[in-house]
Amino acid sequence: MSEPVLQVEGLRKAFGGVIAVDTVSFEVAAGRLFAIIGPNGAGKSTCFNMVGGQLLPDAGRVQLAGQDITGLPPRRIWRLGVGRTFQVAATFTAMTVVENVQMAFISHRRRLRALLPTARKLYRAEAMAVLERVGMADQAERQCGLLAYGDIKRVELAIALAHEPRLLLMDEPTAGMAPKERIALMALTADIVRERGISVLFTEHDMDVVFAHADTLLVLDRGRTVATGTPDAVRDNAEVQRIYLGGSGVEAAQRAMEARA
Ligand SMILES: Nc1ncnc2c1ncn2[C@@H]1O[C@H](COP(=O)(O)OP(=O)(O)OP(=O)(O)O)[C@@H](O)[C@H]1O
Repeated sequence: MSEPVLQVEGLRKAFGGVIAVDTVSFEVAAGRLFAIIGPNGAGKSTCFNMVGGQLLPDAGRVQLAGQDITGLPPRRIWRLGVGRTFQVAATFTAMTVVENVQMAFISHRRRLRALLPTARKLYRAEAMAVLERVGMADQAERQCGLLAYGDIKRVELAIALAHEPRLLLMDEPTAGMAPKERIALMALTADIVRERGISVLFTEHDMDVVFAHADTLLVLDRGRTVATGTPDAVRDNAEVQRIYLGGSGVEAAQRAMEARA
């Protein structure tokens, strides 16, 4: 088997007396979608932030394609090929859609010192190609600040792709969206990352989204690993059902599995 893109070993983080993440280990294979789920306060964001470099672990190790990135600053980790999208979409609202994506290409390819008049043309074709892929080419000349929320999320995905990541961290990518839009955005994301061989680590509260698209799940509860495995295995795990999913969650998982079959 090929080397995992992301390898997390014995990660631990406490805030005062609260152990937010308690000796958690997992691996994300190339081109796979890996979801971290769990109830509120389970430690999902803390885990995520230790992988992305926003938080320093108390113990444990994070490796990207075999390279130790534990404790590196977020910018270094980003430079090594870890992209990130956030719960609150982050675009330059005064710039157009295509300019936002061009900026991402310029920054990724280290052309920030390019003279402004030429910057307008730089990577325009590449930016348009990415916008085409996320279904936003027809809105390329609109100001980002005027877009509908679901469209901003697609621009954010285009920006993340412009950085040509090997691993994409997505923190509740569908937060704030209507259920139908959520499924569509995650289906689009899954198609694109699979065709490009990008690995995805995501956190998500919507079980329909998780069970329809994750290849592997890690279930956390109060910082501890409750279960890890395929959606089938996790759905059937008695402790997961008891601790996390509850009745309605199991039904949602069942529906999502049936829809995928
Ligand atoms: N900066 C912090 N200072 C103190 N406690 C924190 C901090 N960040 C997280 N915690 C605590 O650590 C635990 C895990 O929090 P975390 O945000 O990682 O959970 P989560 O699974 O992402 O929750 P949610 O689904 O609500 O976002 C919680 O008990 C939380 O209160």
